[in-house]
Amino acid sequence: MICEGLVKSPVIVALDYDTPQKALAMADRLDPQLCRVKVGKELFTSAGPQVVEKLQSKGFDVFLDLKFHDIPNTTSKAVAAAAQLGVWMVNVHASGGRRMMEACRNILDQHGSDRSPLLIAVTVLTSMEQTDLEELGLPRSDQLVMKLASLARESGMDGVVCSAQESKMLKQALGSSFSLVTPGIRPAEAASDDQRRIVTPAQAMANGSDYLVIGRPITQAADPIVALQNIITTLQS
Ligand SMILES: O=c1ccn([C@@H]2O[C@H](COP(=O)(O)O)[C@@H](O)[C@H]2O)c(=O)[nH]1
Repeated sequence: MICEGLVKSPVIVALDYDTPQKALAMADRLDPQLCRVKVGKELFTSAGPQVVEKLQSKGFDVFLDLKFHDIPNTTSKAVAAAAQLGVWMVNVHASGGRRMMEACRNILDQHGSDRSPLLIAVTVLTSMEQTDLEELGLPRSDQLVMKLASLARESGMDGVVCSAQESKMLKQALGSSFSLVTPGIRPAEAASDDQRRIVTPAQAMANGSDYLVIGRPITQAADPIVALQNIITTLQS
């Protein structure tokens, strides 16, 4: 357990592991009062909903990061299934469009309770840079992120996934209650790996991010708990 006595940090630790045993072993070293956890495609595909339930039974808020992207009927039913699982946050791709996002909002509102998950839309993956977007015939990342985030807000999303490079722009344009969930977080000395639009933890918070999604800089560190503790410390100064 780390940093006793502190309020929960904005850090969401990405449990990108190939077995539930590895993910749960890491979770046992983390304090659910201080961080949340994220279950993504690798872990969910290998371990299924049971790993989400086990993490929840250990007291963790779980962000189910499956980035649903399909026709409105299919996507909204997947979101409803995630809500049934009791996750804290779930996401879809904003590029699925207004009708898809509205269907997701509606299904949560129809069957909703106080425990409805936060419904978040992915704008432009943090691994993408200008050349990737050009190759797809898409506009500059800041323009595309702004367009997708505005559409997401109009469609009833609670917030977006974006790079913290875009947080200041989005907070100013879309308001403080629209949540900004930012992966691509890298402490100054860390490798960028496959991420491209990266920001340090402290700068991300200064830019207006609400949540920092951090995987490898913590999970692949020599001592993951010290790495997390160091990140939280930089957020307090
Ligand atoms: O645009 C996005 C959306 C999601 N992710 C996810 O966040 C983590 C980041 O892990 P790192 O090891 O810190 O790079 C990972 O699970 C991605 O699937 C993202 O990186 N960018």
